[in-house]
Amino acid sequence: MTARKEHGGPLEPKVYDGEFVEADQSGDQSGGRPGLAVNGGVHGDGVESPRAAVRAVVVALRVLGRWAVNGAVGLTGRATRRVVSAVRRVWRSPAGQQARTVVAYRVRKAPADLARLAWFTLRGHGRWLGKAWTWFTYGDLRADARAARIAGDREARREAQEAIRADARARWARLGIVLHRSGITAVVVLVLAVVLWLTAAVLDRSQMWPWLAGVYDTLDALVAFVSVAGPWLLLAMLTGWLVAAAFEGRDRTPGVGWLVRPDRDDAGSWVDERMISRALAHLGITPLNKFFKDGGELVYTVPARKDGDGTAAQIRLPLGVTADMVAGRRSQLAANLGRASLETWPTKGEEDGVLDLWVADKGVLRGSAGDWPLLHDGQSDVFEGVPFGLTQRGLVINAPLIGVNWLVGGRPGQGKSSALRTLMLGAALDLTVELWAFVMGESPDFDPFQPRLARYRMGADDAVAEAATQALADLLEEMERRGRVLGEQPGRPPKVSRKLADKPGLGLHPLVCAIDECHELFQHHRFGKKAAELAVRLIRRGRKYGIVLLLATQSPTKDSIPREITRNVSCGVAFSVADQVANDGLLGSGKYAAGIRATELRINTDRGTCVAVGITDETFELVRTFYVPFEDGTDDVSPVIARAMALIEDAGHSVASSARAAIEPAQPVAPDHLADIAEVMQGERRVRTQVVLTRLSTHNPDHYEGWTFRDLTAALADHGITARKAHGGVKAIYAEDVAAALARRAQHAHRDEADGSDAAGDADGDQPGTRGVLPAPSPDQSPWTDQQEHATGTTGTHHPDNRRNPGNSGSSRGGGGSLPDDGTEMPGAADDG
Ligand SMILES: Nc1ncnc2c1ncn2[C@@H]1O[C@H](COP(=O)(O)OP(=O)(O)OP(=O)(O)O)[C@@H](O)[C@H]1O
Repeated sequence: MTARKEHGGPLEPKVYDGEFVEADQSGDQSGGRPGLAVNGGVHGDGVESPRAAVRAVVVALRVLGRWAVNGAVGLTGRATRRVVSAVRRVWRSPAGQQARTVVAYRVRKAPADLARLAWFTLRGHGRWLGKAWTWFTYGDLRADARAARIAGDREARREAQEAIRADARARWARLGIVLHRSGITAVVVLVLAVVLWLTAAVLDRSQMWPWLAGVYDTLDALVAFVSVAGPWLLLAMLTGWLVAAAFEGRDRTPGVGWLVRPDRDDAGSWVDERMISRALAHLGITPLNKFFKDGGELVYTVPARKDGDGTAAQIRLPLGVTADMVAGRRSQLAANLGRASLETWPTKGEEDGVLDLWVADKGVLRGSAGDWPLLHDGQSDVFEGVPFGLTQRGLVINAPLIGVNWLVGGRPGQGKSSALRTLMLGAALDLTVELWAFVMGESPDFDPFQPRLARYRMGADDAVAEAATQALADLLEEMERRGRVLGEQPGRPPKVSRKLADKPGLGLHPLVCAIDECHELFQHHRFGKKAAELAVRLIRRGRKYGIVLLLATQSPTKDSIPREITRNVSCGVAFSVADQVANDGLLGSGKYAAGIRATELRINTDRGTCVAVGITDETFELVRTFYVPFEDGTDDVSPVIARAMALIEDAGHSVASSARAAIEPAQPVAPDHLADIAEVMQGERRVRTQVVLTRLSTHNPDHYEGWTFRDLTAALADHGITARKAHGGVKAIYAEDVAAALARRAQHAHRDEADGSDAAGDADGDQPGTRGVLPAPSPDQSPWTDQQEHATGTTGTHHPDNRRNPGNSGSSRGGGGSLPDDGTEMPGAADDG
């Protein structure tokens, strides 16, 4: 094959037999002859000599090399540009910026990190020493023996001591074997070393057997390797040692996994013991901190487990820590657990040192409770409870009504009246219940109930306060009557039961009286005192007789609600309240300290949610109450009342609703002379009778205006007091006499109550409600079913004389009247009928 020279520039490629090479830049590297390329080094046509062929190959290789270099440089340039632009893009991206920030932060923190690592290393050595000491001294076994001795467990102590002895024997035996083997190994190695040394001293390596020379060569190589790699090996071992020490001395407080990985799907609901321990370790409670610092681990008497819409755990706290202390740091605990305060409930368990913790799933408490279960269908049985709301665990609460009294409170507009209404609606759907309602202000909250109410007064005027006070007096009288009726029943039952309530003629049906804004009543300048006194007596004793008082107030202070009421109500409900005083006023003293706090409820945000005590067996419940609207043109209350009325009519009773609206005007309540005199004494030791008279007429002009000395003397004589002569011969009333009379009267009242209780036998105590039961729309054991069994078709008592129950005037209705059945005329009945 002949190579043909092509025309073209010096770098123009030339094609040789299908291959191409680039021309040499000199144009002619072959001495003026055309450049040659060899195809596979085979001589072709025109190849003059092997030298020329070699030259041609060299030229070809040079050309190829240059071409490759030029190409590579071009490529490298492009690649470099691409890499640089990619790096720039990454550098400027948000991720890059974040990475730079993190790196800068870590660099800034490096000194602190190094110090921390150094501390870990130091502490690691300390822990190793501790472990070694424990191992040498059998510390763990000795601790077991000590614990057994303290516990008085001789068997366990003996076992621990035997274990120490056996362990010591085994350890010495093991040590003997190890020493023995090490000795033998050392002797063998020593003998071998001496023999090798002697041999090397006597013989030249060239004279040795080849295998022996091989041994010496291997040894030499080993020595050379160790002398080179030895320092590095030492360094690696030292580093390993330090890393191990730092690891041993690391911080052992448990970590919050989801804080490290906040993108976990279940971060909202996942709470485990590690997280709880970690959260508790950072509350700033000194004994708890020390406990964790010393490597303590908390004992979970109930491990963290799913409980309704949250997680519950029970923890035995270490020495020096009480549940109250943890409850006091609730907001820190909530923050440490990544929850709102409202979602975190640390409370006292069975003992002060036991913490009951319930943590809601994130955000679940924000939802509403849903529709009231009896909204469209069904009846209720107040002896079983009425649906009130959902617990924090998402279960329906059947709130108790019989055997209890309620005090509902909270800041304005947080859901008190609505909650009261829900309870009353539940009661209204029990056909045997008689309902009374008093609203101490201009609020139409209970207007739709009117057809179902036996007594209803609403307004801010004195007449309503008077009617409410009269109602309380009537209830008290009714209570006495019921006590007598119960006492006459076979077996003298201690309290009203469903069966007794259904018995016609006895008049023992449930009677529920609601007073909204009750502080207005108890603070009323004329009727307040009397109303308070009556309410206290009712609350103390009425529960046995099926008489239930439901009180709602914005202001649960000691000035607005008598102490004895807050002390004696069994069901306390607190919507959002401002402070500890209001909290404990509603829920009972000590509740705030124990972590049961309605102060955590946010005003408006948590409207409709309350903290309740006494409504279930639990220490407290966080309740999202059911809401049956009656506002802004929405009225879901009236249909329920209409249904209740239809049920009553279907049961064969006629209810004259027109009669309900005309509630009888109440009789004026007789003032309490002794209490009024005590009040106008104004804390002075003695007050002249003339001054007392003047003050009395200012205090209650309606009653005392026109009172003379004779009236005053008579009133005093009723209570065994005589005005005494003071200095100057003027007559005065002495504070000590009044106080003694008050004490005498209180004593009598207590004795009467005790007698009354004995007459009726001992009650079984309050009945808490139930949880977790969604009432069936038509309860299996509805009162109606029971009533069918009693064959009369009536619920409660039929009162032939309706004058005795003005609320029922002109009609006979389910539930009957509640006024005395024994011939005593109720004061309020005078104008009726
Ligand atoms: N359980 C609930 N769920 C949702 N909203 C509710 C609930 N209870 C009450 N509300 C809302 O709160 C408003 C105020 O309720 P309510 O009248 O019962 O409060 P209150 O505490 O009685 O107020 P006040 O002290 O002024 O009488 C209602 O009109 C209603 O919109």
